[in-house]
Amino acid sequence: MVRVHAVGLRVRAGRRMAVDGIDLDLENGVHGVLGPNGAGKTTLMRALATVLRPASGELTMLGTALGSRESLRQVRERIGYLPQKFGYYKRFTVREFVEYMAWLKQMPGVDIPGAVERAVERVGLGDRADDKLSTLSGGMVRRVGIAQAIVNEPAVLLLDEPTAGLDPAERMRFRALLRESAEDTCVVVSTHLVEDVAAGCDQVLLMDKGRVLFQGGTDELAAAGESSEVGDNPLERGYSALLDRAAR
Ligand SMILES: Nc1ncnc2c1ncn2[C@@H]1O[C@H](COP(=O)(O)OP(=O)(O)OP(=O)(O)O)[C@@H](O)[C@H]1O
Repeated sequence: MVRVHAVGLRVRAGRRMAVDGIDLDLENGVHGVLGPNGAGKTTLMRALATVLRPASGELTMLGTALGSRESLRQVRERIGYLPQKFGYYKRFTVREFVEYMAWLKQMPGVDIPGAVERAVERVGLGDRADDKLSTLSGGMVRRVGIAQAIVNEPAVLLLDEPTAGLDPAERMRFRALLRESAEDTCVVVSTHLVEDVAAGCDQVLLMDKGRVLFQGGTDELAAAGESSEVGDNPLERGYSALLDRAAR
């Protein structure tokens, strides 16, 4: 089932057309959005999260074409989003913050306490649920961000640079969580770390200058490289080769 469908999608960031003509068909699974700084990853994620309205093109999420206020409301209830810069109230406890976000997503009140408990457990913060956010490490706050994104068991989960600030053990736990979620969720993860893609993603979307340079499996990305390319492993060499070819 196609969860995210885009044709000729163009999205502005300020004056620049940061996403400049992208076609997408994403099903359940983990999709890594990879690309150098400024490629347009965050702008694409913001458009999928319905934060930015496309300048032109078609965008359908969960079978609903985005446009009317009603369509946005319907879709927002079924997506989870961790922005790159995620704002929070330091005085909230972990539980209060995730509850508040569940409420903003218009979850039914009776479902909220159980859903919050599950989300906080899944990110490994069960024993910190009553601690204030101001007392947590940066990596733990990132995990709270992931908890708020998954609390409504979204059908599309959008995570912008979710592994920034996570230590190696946290990264491994996070990848396991993605794998678990991917069975019945379309997970889109933006990163500039090729290793995140290698370890956790089924499909890769390589972006540069607002366009998609490559879309396919991690093995196909690896196959695009040659031994003369820059990179420590086949995936990095594939990544460099595709960016080099596009620059020529
Ligand atoms: N608010 C803005 N005003 C003007 N230009 C912007 C704005 N936001 C982004 N841009 C520009 O749009 C382009 C794409 O930015 P975007 O943040 O989507 O890229 P990115 O791939 O997420 O980069 P990074 O890996 O550095 O986060 C960049 O050239 C950036 O400078």
